Amino acid sequence: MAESDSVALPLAPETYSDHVLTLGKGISLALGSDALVAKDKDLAKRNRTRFCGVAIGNLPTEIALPYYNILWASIDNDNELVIDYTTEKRNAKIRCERLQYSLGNTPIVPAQAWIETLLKRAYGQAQRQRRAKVLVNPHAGPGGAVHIWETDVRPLFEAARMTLDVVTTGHGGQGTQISEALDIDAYDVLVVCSGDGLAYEVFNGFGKRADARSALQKVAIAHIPCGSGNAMSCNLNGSHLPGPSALAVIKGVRTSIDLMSITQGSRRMLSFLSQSVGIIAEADLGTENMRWLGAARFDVGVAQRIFSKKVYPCDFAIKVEYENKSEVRAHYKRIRNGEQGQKNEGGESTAAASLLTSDSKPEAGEGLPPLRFGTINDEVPDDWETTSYDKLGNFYCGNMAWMAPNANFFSAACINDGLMDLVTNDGDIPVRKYIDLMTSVETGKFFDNSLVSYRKIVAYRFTPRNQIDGHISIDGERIPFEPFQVEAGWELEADRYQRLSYKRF
Ligand SMILES: Nc1ncnc2c1ncn2[C@@H]1O[C@H](COP(=O)(O)OP(=O)(O)OP(=O)(O)O)[C@@H](O)[C@H]1O
Repeated sequence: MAESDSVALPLAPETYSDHVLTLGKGISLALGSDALVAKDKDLAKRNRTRFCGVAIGNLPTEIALPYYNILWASIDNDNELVIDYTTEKRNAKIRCERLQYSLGNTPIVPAQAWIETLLKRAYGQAQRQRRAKVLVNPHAGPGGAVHIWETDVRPLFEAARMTLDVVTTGHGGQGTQISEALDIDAYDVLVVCSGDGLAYEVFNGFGKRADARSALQKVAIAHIPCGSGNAMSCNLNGSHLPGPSALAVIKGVRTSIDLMSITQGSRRMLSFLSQSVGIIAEADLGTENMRWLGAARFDVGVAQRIFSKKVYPCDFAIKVEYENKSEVRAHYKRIRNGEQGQKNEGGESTAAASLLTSDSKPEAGEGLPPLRFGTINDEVPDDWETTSYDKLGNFYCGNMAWMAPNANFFSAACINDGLMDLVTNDGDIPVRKYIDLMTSVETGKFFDNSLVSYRKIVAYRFTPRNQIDGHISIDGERIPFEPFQVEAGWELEADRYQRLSYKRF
């Protein structure tokens, strides 16, 4: 039996059941397996399939509203049942709609029980009515973030009865300041309406706090895509579009992700997405003057570097976990299938947990955990593999699969397996092959390309050589062109709302 077991039902069974609310005038609302089924001729008529404005097909008697699209339901002061839900319009725009019915003689108690059942199905494990701090960067991407927030996102959040505290950022660095000082008991989620750069600021703001670990575990960080690449949203919302992403943030279930720890000079930073040196870093950071092109600036930047055959001499040292593609593929499949053996009882990857000593495990509530491999200023550990490259073309390390909607660079990435995926390729590849290599990112064949080296690693140190200046990108943000060291921070987890998981192999 369903949730209304304990509720006295004064009406005849045909008027009210656990799953059907009968509202008079031939209208009834039934809780189906995946959707709310509304038997309402007028509503069905309004939602009839149309072609060039002309209604086609038989006149339906009912319509189904998927639970995922139901935002809220309640009884208002006029004894009306109100159900807010979303529909998808052209161009993947998501818009709010409302059903409104007088309850008439339907008693309030069973109607409320029915609403509770509806909301349980609509939200599942997702938290309802989240309290959100929202940061909107008016200069993100091509510059439409404020409009996106007001028209595509805010109406959905309000219809889901979220509590909103909105700040339009006025300068760079404000994301860090706000998250560093945030009252973490007052919010469930911090929503970033920007590109990935503002999310990077927010992670690092949390990382600076004395209670960094609590902050990162307590307040989820969510992304509404308003930049050019929007990798975070592609990976965690399953969309690079604002409307579907807003719905994913409302309906998503909290998911832990690994954060990577970086040291450079005397600084320690957090990275949630990727680090790159070479063609990808330059295609991103070296094309700021082409911002007006939107996401196309990356493609232009890559093409420019392929034709100039640019190489990036460097040394790097790596602590490798899985050396070749077949090992990587096997690991990915094990994680995907949820096989035991990869994760220990605490849900930690055994690869990462083996690096942990009980002395180094921090208590929840502390600041960032200590680094396991020291900093860039320490000796490279003996068991790291060291390599010198004269003609490196691309050094790209990541923790999530998609770096942009059309760029699945890290096909084997698992967001909380305690490992980082490292992709490298030479820079002196013939132009034709290099173009094929880069376009294979879009067709999903990048991983299998023989020119690509793909490893899963625990930590690395990167040292540029014979170059006066260049680009190093951390989550799309520039850091000085100096040696840096990174370790997979399996202990550093931030909660996000994730809707989809991808099958990549
Ligand atoms: N009002 C503002 N004026 C200037 N810079 C800002 C402002 N608000 C935020 N920023 C800065 O803008 C930078 C860019 O942010 P973000 O990456 O989120 O957008 P984007 O660069 O447009 O996106 P993408 O990297 O996808 O192109 C961040 O580093 C942030 O500090």
